[in-house]
Order: sequence, then C-alpha cells, then structure tokens
Amino acid sequence: MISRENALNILNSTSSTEILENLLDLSKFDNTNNADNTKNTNKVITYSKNAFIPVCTWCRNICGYCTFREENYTLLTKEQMKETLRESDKYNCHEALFTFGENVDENPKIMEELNKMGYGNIVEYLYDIEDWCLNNTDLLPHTNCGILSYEDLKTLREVNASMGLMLENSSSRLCNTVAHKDSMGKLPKTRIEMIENAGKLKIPFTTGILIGIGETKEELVDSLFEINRINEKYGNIQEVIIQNFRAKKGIAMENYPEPTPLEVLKTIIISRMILKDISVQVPPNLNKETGQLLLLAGIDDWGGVSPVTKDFVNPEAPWPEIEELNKFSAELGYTLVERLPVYAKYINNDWLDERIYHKIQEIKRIRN
Ligand SMILES: O=c1nc2n(C[C@H](O)[C@H](O)[C@H](O)CO)c3cc(O)ccc3cc-2c(=O)[nH]1
Ligand SMILES: C[C@H]1O[C@@H](n2cnc3c(N)ncnc32)[C@H](O)[C@@H]1O
Ligand code: MET
Ligand code: SF4
Repeated sequence: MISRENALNILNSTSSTEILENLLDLSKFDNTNNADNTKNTNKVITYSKNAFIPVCTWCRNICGYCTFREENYTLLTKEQMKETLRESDKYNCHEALFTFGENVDENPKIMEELNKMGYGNIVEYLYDIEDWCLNNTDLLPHTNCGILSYEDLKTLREVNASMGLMLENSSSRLCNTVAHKDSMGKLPKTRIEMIENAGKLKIPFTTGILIGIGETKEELVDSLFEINRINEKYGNIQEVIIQNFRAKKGIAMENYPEPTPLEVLKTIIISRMILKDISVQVPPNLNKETGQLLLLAGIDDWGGVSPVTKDFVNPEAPWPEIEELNKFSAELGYTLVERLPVYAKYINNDWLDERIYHKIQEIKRIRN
C-alpha cells in the first residue's frame, strides 16, 4: 500500500513522465480480487449481466447530483418487476439489481400503498419480490437502496447474493455543501456503520466513491483509505466503484464541472495502490471514450451491464453492447468474462446463506 502523502502526490502530479512511471509501478500492486489471484496476470476483466429494477423513485434525501429521485414518484408493482425479471431471465442475466431511494416508506403515501398490498414496510415488499426472483428465475438479487438497519440487513441477507452502498465520500464537510446538504443519509458516519454491519453479518459488499462532487484531493484519498480500513477489518468489500459525476439538466449541480479524464485515470491508479484484494470497477457507460485507458490503469471490472433495462441513475448514458465491450477489452489483450453479483472468493457457506449458495450451484450446473 502507498502512503497518504504518495497518493496525494500522484493526484497532484502534472508531469507526464511521473504519471507514466506510476502506471508502470502498478505491476508491484498485484492486488486484484479473484479467488485464485490470477485475474490480473491472466488479463481478465469481468462484468455482470443484469436487470436494473428501480423499485421506487421517491427518496428521503435530495442529493445535489441526482436525477433518479422524483417527488412525483413511481412505486413499481410486483407484476411490473416480475415482467422485467422474466424478460431478463430469457437473456440469461444473472443479477437482479434493486436500486432505489432511501427509506421510501417514510413517505406516508408510499406506506399506505404498501399497506394496501399487504406489506408493513418496504423491506417486507423487497424481501417478497427477491424471494420470488430466486424461486422463479436464475437471477441473483443485489440490493442497493441506501441506509438499512442491522436487522434489515440480516433479513435481506437471506435473499441477496451481495449488497451495496456507495460511501460516496468519507468527509462530513460535504453535508454542508450543495451535494449532500439535504441528505441526512449521506452522513459518512451512518454509511460507514452500515458497511461495517454488513461486514459483521458476512455480506459480500459493493461500495464506492463518487468523484467530482466538490471533494478535495485529500478527502478523495481519505475515502479510499477508509474503505480499505473497513475491508482489512471485515474482509467484506468485494469491489469499489469509482463513479464519475455526470452533470445533467435540472439538478442543483447542473453547472458543476465533471471530473477530467486525467483526474479519473489518476484516481484509478491510486485506488489500485490503496485497495488491497478489492476489485476496482468503473461503469463503462459513464466512460465511453476513456474506458480503455482506465483498463490500462488497472480496473478489473465493468460492473453491471444490461441487455434489457437502462441505467436508471444515468438514463442518458446507454450501455455498450457486450460485443462492443468484448472488442474494447480484447484490443488491450483482456478477456471479457461474465461474473455473478457475488465474486468467486465469497461463494461459500461462510459468506452466503445456504439458499443462495445452493441457487448458485444450480445456476452453474445449467451454465456448464
Ligand atoms: O447501472 C448501474 N449500476 C450500479 N450498480 C450496480 C453494480 O454495477 C453491480 O450491481 C455490482 O457490481 C454487483 O454485481 C451499483 C451497485 C451498488 O452496490 C452501488 C452503486 C451502484 C451504482 C450503479 C449505477 O449507478 N448504475
Ligand atoms: C447509485 C449511485 O449513483 C451515483 N450517482 C447519482 N447521481 C449521479 C450522477 N449525476 N453522476 C454520476 N453518478 C451519480 C451515486 O454515487 C449513487 O450512490
Ligand atoms: N438511494 C440510494 C443511495 O444513494 C441508492 C442509489 S441512488 C438511486 O445510496
Ligand atoms: S442519489 Fe440516492 S440518496 Fe441521493 S437523492 Fe438520489 S436516490 Fe436519494
């Protein structure tokens, strides 16, 4: 691992020689997350074929960068979700990504709708559809819905292969800025507590940082060290998403500059140097022009890509075709390999509920 000071030097560097030297240095940090540790030497880059299910678009937070949240919300019916899941099953997708607003049942209108359908809260509703998903399709649920309590995480572990929550950034200063001032759920302390609870419960976990939301370089570096600290303690972080802020019409941060390609590249370099035994993921739809350079800088995962649904968080950014991603990766000698929402090294009874473990064996039997 490098020091905080070294990481900052890399982010601050304006020398092309120095940046290229750091790229070469990456071979010393062969720390990718793969059960047999051969992923990097074998030049493998993974992705997960998924279905994006935006369960509900209301949210108790109002983040300055978000277009997902709607006051005039939609709460998907179970039938609507089943239809997407059935369709995605036909395309051999193996991940059902349930991403939605935080604590949506704090909204009394939503609670009323849930009660009418026979549910006491949103977690009961989610559990029910994820249970259906496991019984009726070959998709494995991954939930990313914001803050959940220890008890809720424990319940949802029974029906999820992995779960996720972006740390976004570890600095509470951002809670006084346009990014997070109306988002109590983005308080780093609360987010860190949930990621640690997932660790205590042995839930394979996805987290990440959102770069370009007004953080300083120090805050960016500290966020990566914080994620690594949690993983050293619990070993539950399977991957870190380096998500680049995208400016869009209608958000409070509409006129904020997006991170430059070089900022993203340097962030990937230091991520590889700081994060030990953790995959580094970059969404290909947010890095269409520069994705290949990020592969050069050591990313080893493209994240979820869907042949059926759009990215509801970034709906203006279409997914590349898997064939295109394949060509894109092959040009640098990388083989594109599909993975499940849970990484290989966590596929055992210690990290997965018995039912999920069995389902994965079943899926593997069908595929092989
Ligand atoms: O399509 C998307 N998928 C997103 N994903 C999906 C992700 O790429 C995959 O679900 C994971 O790699 C698990 O396979 C997230 C998952 C998380 O746990 C946390 C945050 C994200 C963010 C996004 C996102 O903005 N868009
Ligand atoms: C699902 C994840 O998507 C990210 N997210 C939300 N809005 C944007 C945006 N404008 N650009 C890039 N990423 C965004 C946040 O990090 C959230 O946690
Ligand atoms: N609302 C959750 C969060 O920001 C899930 C992703 S954004 C739609 O953590
Ligand atoms: S990013 Fe997530 S928490 Fe923030 S407003 Fe959007 S849905 Fe809510």
